[in-house]
Amino acid sequence: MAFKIGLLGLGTVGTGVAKILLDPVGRNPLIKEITIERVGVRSLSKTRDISLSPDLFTTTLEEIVTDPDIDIVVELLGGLEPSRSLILKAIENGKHIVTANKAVIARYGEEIYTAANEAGVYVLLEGAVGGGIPVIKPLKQSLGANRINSIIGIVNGTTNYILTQMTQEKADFDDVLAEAQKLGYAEADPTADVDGLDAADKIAILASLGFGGRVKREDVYCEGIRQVSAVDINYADRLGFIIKLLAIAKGSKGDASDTLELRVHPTLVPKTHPLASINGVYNAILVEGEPLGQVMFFGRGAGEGPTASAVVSDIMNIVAILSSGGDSKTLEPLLTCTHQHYCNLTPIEALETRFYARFLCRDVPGVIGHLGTSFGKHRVSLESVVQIGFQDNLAEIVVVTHNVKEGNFRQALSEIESLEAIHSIPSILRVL
Ligand SMILES: NC(=O)C1=CN([C@@H]2O[C@H](COP(=O)(O)OP(=O)(O)OC[C@H]3O[C@@H](n4cnc5c(N)ncnc54)[C@H](OP(=O)(O)O)[C@@H]3O)[C@@H](O)[C@H]2O)C=CC1
Ligand SMILES: N[C@@H](CC=O)C(=O)O
Ligand code: NA
Repeated sequence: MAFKIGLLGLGTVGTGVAKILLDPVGRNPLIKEITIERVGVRSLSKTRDISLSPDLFTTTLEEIVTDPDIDIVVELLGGLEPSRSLILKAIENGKHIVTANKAVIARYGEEIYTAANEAGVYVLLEGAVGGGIPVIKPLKQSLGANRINSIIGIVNGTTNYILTQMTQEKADFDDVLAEAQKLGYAEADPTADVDGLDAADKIAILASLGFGGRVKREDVYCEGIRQVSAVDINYADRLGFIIKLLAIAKGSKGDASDTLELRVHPTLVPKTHPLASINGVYNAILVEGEPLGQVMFFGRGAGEGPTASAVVSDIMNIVAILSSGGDSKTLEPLLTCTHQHYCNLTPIEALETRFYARFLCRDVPGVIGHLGTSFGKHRVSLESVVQIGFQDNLAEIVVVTHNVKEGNFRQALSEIESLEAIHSIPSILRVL
């Protein structure tokens, strides 16, 4: 029996999906049962990297989501609209949904899952986080017995690629970003990658799965990588760290009944940490749960083939259920989302972490003493203080703190900023 899909979008990921479906030999036999019924795109005249009958194409995407012949709508457009409306319309028309759109799910998950549960259809999204890495399904199913303590991930391929090239090849930020765009890793608007928004969407989704509650996307604390400079990468290296954009979800008591830390920011990761060696477009998600302990998911986090691998596996999942007669509107609980409450998030000022800060100081006697006094006054204890270089006649002092409350650290910094000996504080980064 053939199952018909309507493909919304034939860009990087859509093309990858179509390539797998048109080349089923040697793959799971279910793939032969999936046919592409319609393809929705913006331009009918664009040259494409795949040969599909022109009859399949339309620019009226509404036709696809209401087509009675279509079983599964695969949304690979990106962006919030028209993706959200089309997903909802498809659900209203009884279609199952497969999407890789983390932006839509992180913001409209409640609306979409409520509609899907009422309509008795699945909304699967393995491609949305970690590209080809299986992480959504493991969190929903294989790790279900665990009380999750933390999820820490490198979940944006573009920024990991940029940071890796800046670290290993001393490459220029803009050049590497252009390369990541050419390779199909970056979002249509790469601001979402560079400013950490894409990683924030992804950690909101992972946290919701791991900690069993909804997350308000706008509450996820988020800093991108624009402020990471070659100077900091170099200092981090000398101090035994690699700078990575981390997405962090931590339960303060290991369950959602208490507050949850949820944040994305560039982080100095000790070179010995498992996430320190994840380079290029690779992503990794380190989950710690009780009783399992640590488990790390690793693989290609973006790009045509890896993401299509995850999307097609979701399509197959639905096809497998439908072909075994499971179309009775009773959804498999481990494949759906039925969260009702929202997790409480810890405000960033209450966060406890280590910090790295770089100060440019006028070379007057006693600067380090002044820094120490101000930090001490605000109960910030220092792990190391180094003065290595000079920049334009200003001494460069780098400080790494012990674990401190972010609020205390910020208070100390605002006092330090007003010291006459301090010219500026070009960088402040958190340390894992
Ligand atoms: N690229 C990646 O590595 C990954 C992407 N994702 C997610 O997958 C989704 C797709 O990404 P990607 O394939 O890179 O995106 P692309 O920009 O490469 O492709 C988008 C596709 O959607 C079509 N499209 C976009 N807007 C409209 C519209 N308003 N009406 C009709 N067609 C439209 C475009 O048509 P046309 O071809 O005519 O321009 C194009 O075919 C996004 O949600 C992204 O976040 C997830 C993981 C990895
Ligand atoms: N732009 C994203 C694509 C995958 O989600 C990334 O770079 O990771
Ligand atoms: Na994935």
